[in-house]
Amino acid sequence: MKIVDIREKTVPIRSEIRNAYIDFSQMTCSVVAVVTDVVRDGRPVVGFGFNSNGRYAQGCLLRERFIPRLKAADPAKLVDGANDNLDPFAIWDVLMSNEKPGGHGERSVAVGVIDMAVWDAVAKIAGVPLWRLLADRYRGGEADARVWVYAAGGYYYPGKDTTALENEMKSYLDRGYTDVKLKIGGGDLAEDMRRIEAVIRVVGDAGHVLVDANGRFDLETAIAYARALQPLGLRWYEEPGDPLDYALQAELANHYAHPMATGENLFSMQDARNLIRHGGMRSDRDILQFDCALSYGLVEYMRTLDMLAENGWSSRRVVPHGGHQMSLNIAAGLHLGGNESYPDVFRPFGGFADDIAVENGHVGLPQIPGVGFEAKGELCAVMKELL
Ligand SMILES: O=C([O-])CC(=O)C(=O)O
Ligand SMILES: [Mg+2]
Repeated sequence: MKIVDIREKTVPIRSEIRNAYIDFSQMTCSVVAVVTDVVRDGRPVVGFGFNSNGRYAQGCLLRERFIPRLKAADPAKLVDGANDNLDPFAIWDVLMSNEKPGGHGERSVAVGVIDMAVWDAVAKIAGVPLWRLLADRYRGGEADARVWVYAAGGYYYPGKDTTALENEMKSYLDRGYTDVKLKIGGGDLAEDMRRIEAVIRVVGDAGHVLVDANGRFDLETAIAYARALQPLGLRWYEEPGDPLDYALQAELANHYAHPMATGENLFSMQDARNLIRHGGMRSDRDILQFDCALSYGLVEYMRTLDMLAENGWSSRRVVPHGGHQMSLNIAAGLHLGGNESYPDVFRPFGGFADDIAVENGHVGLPQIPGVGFEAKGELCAVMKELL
């Protein structure tokens, strides 16, 4: 068995939304197809992958470095003999050959896109959903039947007032979500408190409301927000400061007793380990949001999960960023704590299979082989353009 072609393209996922740090008016995404010579149901197996929002498409790195490297590799070295399938770990080693450690930059995104496509192909070749394959191979066969998901939105948008924010949050509750996230840090503290309080009134319980500052605050501002948020008892306070400012994160733990979340902009096991070593994150309440589609893929994610276990962290404290089906599979198959969901933004890459409804804040998993892209029509149409 071998990979016979790898194709990529850049597609827009732009919109007028804004968080505290960036707007998404120019946002793009790489989509990759890994074509194999394995035939299932009369057709060659093709694995698909894409990157998460927040980092731009990686066409240049894919075309110049990573795809040629994989195409040049001896096909026999990319096969997992024991499982009669492609070997994502061997493929990862080829992708990362002649790459120095550190400085993870954007290459982790390019590798993550290919890794997603490889795992999709592996599960399709095995004829099972990816969550099932992961549970069988790595968790003694036990998968979660349902995964907690929360609705991420509450972006700043031109002309959007509090009523529009309230209506947005109501619509998430109407669609079965129990927990909702809104952006903060794009205005001042007083304005954000009004927005947060409006959302709490809609949801009825601050324990189901999450806020995300997207790394905007310096320590003084992060503490000022912490003091104002503390009496509310929110579900979590996300990415208060720069993602690499571990000292800020650690100091903030002295000022905020409720859960904090961060990690979506840490792109390697080593960066995640630095957060655990130096960021003061509390394993009894805080949440880690590493996103495989930005951080070298699932092969690296498993190293991160192993690192967390060695440091006494339960995988249930991991709730990935990105709202995509790959992380949903990982959540169910490797026993994470849940997954983000973007009901209205980043389409068609955000969101789950078409026929899977959110019920009481949880979703089930698609039963088709692979990640489940073929069960999501709008996304599948974009992917099939590569063929
Ligand atoms: O607005 C963004 O960049 C996305 C984000 O932080 C999240 O989903 O948590
Ligand atoms: Mg975030």
